[in-house]
Amino acid sequence: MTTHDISSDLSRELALEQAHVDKVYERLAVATKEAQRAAQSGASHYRSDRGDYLREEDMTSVYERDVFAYQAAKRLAILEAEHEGLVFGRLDLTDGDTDYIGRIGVHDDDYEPLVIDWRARAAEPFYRATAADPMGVVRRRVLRCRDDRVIAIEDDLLDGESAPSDLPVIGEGALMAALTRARGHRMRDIVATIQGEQDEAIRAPYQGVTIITGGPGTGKTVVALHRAAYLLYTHRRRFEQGGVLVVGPSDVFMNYIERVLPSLGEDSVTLHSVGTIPSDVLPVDAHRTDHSEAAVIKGSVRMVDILARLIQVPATVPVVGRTGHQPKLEKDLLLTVKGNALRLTGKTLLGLRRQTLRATKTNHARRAGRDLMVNALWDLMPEDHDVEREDFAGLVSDHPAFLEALATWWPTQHAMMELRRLSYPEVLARVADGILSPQDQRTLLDSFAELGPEGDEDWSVADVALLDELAALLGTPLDDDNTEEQLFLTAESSANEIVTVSDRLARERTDDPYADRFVTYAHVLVDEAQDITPMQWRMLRRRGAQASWTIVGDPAQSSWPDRDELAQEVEALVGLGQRRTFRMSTNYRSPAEVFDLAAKVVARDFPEADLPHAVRSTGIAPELRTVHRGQLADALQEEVDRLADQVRGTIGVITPPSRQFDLEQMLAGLELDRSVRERLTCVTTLQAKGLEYDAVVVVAPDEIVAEHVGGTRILYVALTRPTQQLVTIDIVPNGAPLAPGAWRADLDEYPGQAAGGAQAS
Ligand SMILES: Nc1ncnc2c1ncn2[C@@H]1O[C@H](COP(=O)(O)OP(=O)(O)OP(=O)(O)O)[C@@H](O)[C@H]1O
Repeated sequence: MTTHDISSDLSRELALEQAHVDKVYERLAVATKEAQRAAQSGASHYRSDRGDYLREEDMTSVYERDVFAYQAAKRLAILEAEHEGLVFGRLDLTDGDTDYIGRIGVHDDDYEPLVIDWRARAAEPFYRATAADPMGVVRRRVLRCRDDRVIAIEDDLLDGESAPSDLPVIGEGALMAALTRARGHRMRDIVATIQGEQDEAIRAPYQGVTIITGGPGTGKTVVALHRAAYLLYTHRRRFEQGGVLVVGPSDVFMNYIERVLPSLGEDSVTLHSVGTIPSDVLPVDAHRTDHSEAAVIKGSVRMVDILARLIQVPATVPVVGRTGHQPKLEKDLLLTVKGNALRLTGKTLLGLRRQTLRATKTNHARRAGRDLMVNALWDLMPEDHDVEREDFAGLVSDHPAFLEALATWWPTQHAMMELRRLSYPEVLARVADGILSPQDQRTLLDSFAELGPEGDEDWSVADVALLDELAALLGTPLDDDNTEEQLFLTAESSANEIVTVSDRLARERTDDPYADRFVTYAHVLVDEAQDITPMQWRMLRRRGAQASWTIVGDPAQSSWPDRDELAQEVEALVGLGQRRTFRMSTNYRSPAEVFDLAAKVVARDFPEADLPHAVRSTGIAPELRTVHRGQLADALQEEVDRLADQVRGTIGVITPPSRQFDLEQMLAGLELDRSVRERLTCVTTLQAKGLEYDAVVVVAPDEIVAEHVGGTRILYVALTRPTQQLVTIDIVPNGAPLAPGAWRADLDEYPGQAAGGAQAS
């Protein structure tokens, strides 16, 4: 075929596809108008006479309004969302039919599909068909659009035998085109190029636990997000009402992924970084990370016993440890009832408290404790008294001494105040005795020293799982003024708010003051699950007691040393329920040259690492530099200048935590154009988890290994972030010989994969 033939083929095909896309947008404009009309009439259908808040009696009317306006509003939101590439695929079938695939389904006036939603069963062959099993597809076509213009076409011929002889086949593959595109600061959806093994995980049944594993860059995150969109499409009632929670490691990560679901037309999913999960029961929102030794201790399941001991005795009462320490008992309760002097000793009161706590959560024990105290005092009355039993409770329970004893022995305990008590060496020593070594206790105390002033604590991400555990152990305070739920409505109720109200009413409202307030979800999707500590798993399970789960992770990228404890937690979660595992085998992110180096590094210390096959090769080997300390700024200037020229997208500088501040200063001092600065980010490896940059500079790899208990596995995370180019910079003291870092020792002896995308051995 001549050049002319190819280009005329292409322009003819582009024009053909453009005609169909135009038809879709016309139909969409009509549908948007219809939805606008329906949403407006829905909103006027119900108006609250209260305007500011909503209580139970309003629920029915709100529900009606919801039902009426919800569908229209939702549809409108979907239609109005920016849908770059609304139509992205076309299937030419053996029977001569043609199907178009897109982000949402669109019908014409006769209800004939103009576009099939990518999640519909009819769209499955678009992702699953191969030359070996064409599933009735002759040609698969991917359309690339900018706004509403078709700008490129990529074809795969799947069934040459059934294809008409004049069927044009254009382009060299949509996947490669997508993978080589420059990366921005937000993750993009992959709806046009989902691969077969990914599609299987996306469309797996919702029940039980679905585990998605695989090495770095295999699409685990993006696949899991498409799965969330698929579940909402296929079981909308169940999951929109029940809620879907997506959990990731950090805020940076949540910002990175936040556009994916809306671009797929889904905005009813709750996204939380792991430090913000307990915001449903506690006013906490943690972003600070502890040093990794402290985080490991705080994440360990050993903390459960420590916290249980901690709350056994309120702050005003000496802590009873297992050391045989004799508690100094609070003073006796002395009061006079109708001339009869009654005395309950501190020892008796302690006994009553223990008896109550055996059956009741601490914050719910007060009522039972009060009754026991009244009974005990009644038993002390002399035989010849003239007080009726039913009057007795009234006589004692308003007595100041009785009220003081009640407040002393049954104070309302708050999770935050309780955890703060652990920062006192004498308290920690008593409750952690026999559970944590003295060294571990010192590590914990050091980390609590960073909490800041009492009452205004800067809780860490690891702390919030402890706070959540305490909230569960203590129970909701009964005297809390907030026991009655009030849901605030803004005067101008927007479409989104309508959904929120019904969701919140359904999921949060409770009439039982004893019930826990944890917001629960019907599906919980946990990303970077290898880093979820046992304590964090417990926190998550409180949100998903009845949920189905998608768990995504790669043990080779774990931040923790004790992976057995972690495995046990996941086992506990799965229990006897259904479980299915999908392994992603292809690395779509890093070129083979970069991944080869990273794979060797991890295989040396962690031979069982699951090494994927890198699908791309750039021909550019990583640059491994060694510089004297005093030359670091110059080296960074050189590398950032060079990389900014060679890649079009983002540049990430990955630093050990101890250097982050200095390095940020150093980068701020570089001479860079504003446009380059906007592409440049400086992050620690933990912050870079799950993220990617076109070019990556890893600073001081040996220090990254040394500063994390995950060691080499954390360096592996850093080395696998680039989509194009990798530079490492080892730093040696000024004047010392320029020897490469220890992390580079013996790499030749370890398996990686040959540059060019060969399968890892
Ligand atoms: N089928 C696909 N088509 C286009 N791009 C893809 C495809 N699958 C994955 N990618 C891209 O590969 C990159 C890596 O994906 P993702 O971040 O989901 O991998 P991951 O397995 O979660 O990685 P890590 O374990 O390192 O966090 C992303 O840029 C993603 O968009």
